[in-house]
Amino acid sequence: MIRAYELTKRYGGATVVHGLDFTVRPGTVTGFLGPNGAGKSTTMRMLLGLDAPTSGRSTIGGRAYATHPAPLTEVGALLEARSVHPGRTAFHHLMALAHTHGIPRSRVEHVLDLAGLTAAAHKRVKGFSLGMGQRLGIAAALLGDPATLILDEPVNGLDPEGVLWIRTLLTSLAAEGRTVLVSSHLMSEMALTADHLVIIGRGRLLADTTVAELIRTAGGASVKVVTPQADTLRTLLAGPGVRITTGPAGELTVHGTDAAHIGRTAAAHAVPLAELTPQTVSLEQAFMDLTQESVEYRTAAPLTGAPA
Ligand SMILES: Nc1ncnc2c1ncn2[C@@H]1O[C@H](COP(=O)(O)OP(=O)(O)OP(=O)(O)O)[C@@H](O)[C@H]1O
Repeated sequence: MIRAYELTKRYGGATVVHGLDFTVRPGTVTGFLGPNGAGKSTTMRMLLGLDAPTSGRSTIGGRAYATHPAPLTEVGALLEARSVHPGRTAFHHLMALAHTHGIPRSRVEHVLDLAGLTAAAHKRVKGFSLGMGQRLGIAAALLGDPATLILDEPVNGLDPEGVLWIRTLLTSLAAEGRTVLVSSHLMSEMALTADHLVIIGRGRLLADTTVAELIRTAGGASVKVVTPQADTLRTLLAGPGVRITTGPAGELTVHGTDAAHIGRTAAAHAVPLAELTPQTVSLEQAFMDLTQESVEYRTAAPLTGAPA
């Protein structure tokens, strides 16, 4: 379990992490989400004892990271900056790490295999692509078979096969009961990988929730119905908990019931349907709504209309 207690980091006059309080539980993948510059890397660095908080504290497995006697076997971490000697091979890089913790060569070979790097194990790291570097970083994080993993943007630079690999890997590591915290600025990626989300913007906690709950609070699922008898269907569907909005050309958006019920009701009363489409709110939209006040680097709105 990872706990952050009122974590705060100030650089000069700027507070980049602001009283962050959250818990990351074992057995699920927790996505740490926020726009560029939100403070994700800074928070992760504080969790790992690489940056000292201005105030607040954090624990991993009940104690501060720095007090773990053999940190590699407790916490595996991948941070954005690469810290591999470019002249070393992948194998030698991992062996050097393994030596510091008495980890056997067989484990090095195992993690190289897990990361799909066996064929490249004896190539120098300076010749690695961004994706191969990420794979090596993940192999290093897994080296000590840790109970907790903290990975900063692990899909960065990975090709589609690599993205799928990391998703499957993280899910299976969590299923083994490990605590997995993984950062991203992409909601679409996290929606596929994480069960739980800790969302921050400008260093502040915006949401600590599940993917399913985020969909619900963002407006929940609805059903789009198109019928030439919109008024009739509207009356037939009205009931407790059902909310219906009317659009143009016989379009209804129905909240609070499902497509099967609407279809049955329409059929029972011979109301013809031109369309019956279940809709889920776009998580991307929910994320943008949540973080719109806290986006650090905003793209200018597209120009519309004819040039002056
Ligand atoms: N060493 C530092 N000195 C001064 N400011 C810093 C330092 N490190 C980070 N910052 C600032 O803190 C803020 C948060 O940065 P951080 O890298 O933690 O964000 P992030 O959420 O990881 O962003 P990204 O998704 O772009 O990686 C940024 O405004 C950044 O400029």
